[in-house]
Amino acid sequence: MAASASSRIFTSPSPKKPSSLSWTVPLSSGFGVATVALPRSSNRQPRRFLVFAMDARPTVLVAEKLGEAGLELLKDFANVDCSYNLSPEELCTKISLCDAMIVRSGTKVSREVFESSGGRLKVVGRAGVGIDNVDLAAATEHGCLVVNAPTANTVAAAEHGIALLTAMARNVAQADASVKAGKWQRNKYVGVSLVGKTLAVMGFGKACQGLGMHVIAHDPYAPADRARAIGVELVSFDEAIATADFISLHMPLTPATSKILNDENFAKMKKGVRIVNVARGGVIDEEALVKALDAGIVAQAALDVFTQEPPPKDSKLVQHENVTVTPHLGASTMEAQEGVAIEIAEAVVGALKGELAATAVNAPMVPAEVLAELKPFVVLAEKLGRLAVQLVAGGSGVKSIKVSYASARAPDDLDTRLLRAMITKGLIEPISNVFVNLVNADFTAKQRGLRISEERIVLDGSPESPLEFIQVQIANVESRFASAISGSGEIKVEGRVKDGIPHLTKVGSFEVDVSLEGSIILCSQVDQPGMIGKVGSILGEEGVNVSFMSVGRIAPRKQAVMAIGVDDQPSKDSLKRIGEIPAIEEFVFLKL
Ligand SMILES: NC(=O)c1ccc[n+]([C@@H]2O[C@H](COP(=O)([O-])OP(=O)(O)OC[C@H]3O[C@@H](n4cnc5c(N)ncnc54)[C@H](O)[C@@H]3O)[C@@H](O)[C@H]2O)c1
Ligand SMILES: O=C(O)[C@H](O)COP(=O)(O)O
Repeated sequence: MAASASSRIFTSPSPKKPSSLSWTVPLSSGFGVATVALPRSSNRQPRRFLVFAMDARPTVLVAEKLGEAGLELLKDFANVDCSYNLSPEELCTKISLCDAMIVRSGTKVSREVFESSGGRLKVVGRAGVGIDNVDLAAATEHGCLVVNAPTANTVAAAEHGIALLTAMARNVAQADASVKAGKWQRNKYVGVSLVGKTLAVMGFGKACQGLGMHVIAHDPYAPADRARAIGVELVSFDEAIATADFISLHMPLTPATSKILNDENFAKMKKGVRIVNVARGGVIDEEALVKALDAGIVAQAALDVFTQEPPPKDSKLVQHENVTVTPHLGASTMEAQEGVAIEIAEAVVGALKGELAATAVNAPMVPAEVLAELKPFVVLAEKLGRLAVQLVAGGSGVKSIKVSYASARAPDDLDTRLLRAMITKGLIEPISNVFVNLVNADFTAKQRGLRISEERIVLDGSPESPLEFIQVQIANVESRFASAISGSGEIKVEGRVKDGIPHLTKVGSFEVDVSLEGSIILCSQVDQPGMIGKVGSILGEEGVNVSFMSVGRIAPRKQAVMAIGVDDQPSKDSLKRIGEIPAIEEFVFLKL
């Protein structure tokens, strides 16, 4: 048996309970679950039930124009509120009534929007590629999934880039305006040819297409073999800007690409370079571009995107005679808009149903086949987390948790992010009023100062099942049930999946076997006859159904732990009577 360990340090958002009906996605079993939040003053636990059991439909705010086919898909599942051109204040007011929102690039989904949602907003869908208008950190902190539509407008954007490139080279827009103004200036609008020129594509993603030119590309993250396969040479940033006759920008706006074309970099370019930007305005320092145009370093620019959209009317850049502009039209073809509408509607509806999104931007993407296999272990993981934390004595601050996954699979063959998120959910939800899901699990753990380390226990044997067992250990705490402390001093629970059903198989050093359904009573006593009967008859008198019973002992007539699964919660009186059975040294009732 070999083991390797890695630890991640995590820390809590100020707990916020939704003030009304809210959706929690994605959840343990992959089902969508609705969480009915009680008023803040209530001490009762929120109740959860399957989406499909609900008569209330979720509400989706469509904040920018979306293709009809996408709207139809949404309407089959949700109440759809199409409200365009909302002011930031109007958006913040409306959002508390919405479970999901769909935007394009024209809506800022700021931290205030997530804060104003009161926890109800669970999915933001971006009907397009760029998610720079969505505050991803705030979305994650509020447990809100962000999905985009990364493929459907790619061709449209590439086509627009080519349109701008050729139109710029041949002064189409300027010449058009001149003819319409009654002039005939054939000498003024002599263009440049593209043939034989070098085009530098900055950002070798989906939008990059060749034009029969000598194409070089710069992309720090693109695989060189993919570029080579289509005859494109990947070069450094400096080489790209220094050798290009045309530079076409296709990278996302990130802290690293913000104003990447600036005074310093314009100075490195070939005099007379021409620039096309269908990516994001913010990747160019627009003041520097005006200077470079005036100085003749940049002969022409064709811009579809701007730092501020729409740009100010008196923008020197827009008004520059060597600049061709379009109003962010890259994705605006009939076909692309129908495509993104369907892509984003499917992603948003899927996320509201609790399916894991293939285009999630701020949560792990788990392929459907992996999810199907892991499903019972996902339930096991959450329940082990719930059990472990309820075994901690009040006043012991939980800080350090070790999770061990025992599997015969190769370490790379088991993605534990989903399991870790569900253990975190199980650990945190019983002791707080924070709702934890796959999106915010790591963040929430980090905020609460939980250190969760993960360890793989590599087993010999058949790797048919993804996991043999999961162990959760909490170190440096006292337990309400001393027998749950293992030989090495941690609270320890271990579970396995049997016939698709999660079972608790170890508590401290004691082997037990009880299915993790309903609730559990753990009793510790010196092994002796009649104990199961005594506890069983107290529960039976009250009509509490016992689903499972199991005794784990060190040796006959020595210390033992009895685990009893019950379908319903016994009354306080019954629990008191169990505690009064003379042979029982300690007992604990644990809710699953
Ligand atoms: N004008 C429009 O209407 C329109 C339409 C679609 C896409 N876009 C924008 O175009 C851009 C590209 O879209 P895409 O679909 O090709 O995205 P993509 O994610 O497929 O490609 C982006 C590429 O940029 C690369 N990149 C990241 N940082 C870089 C850096 N510092 N230097 C160079 N390359 C870097 C990435 O590795 C990736 O390969 C995005 O900004 C997107 O928002 C605009
Ligand atoms: O990133 C994108 O997908 C494009 O910029 C398109 O933006 P739009 O949906 O606002 O046209």
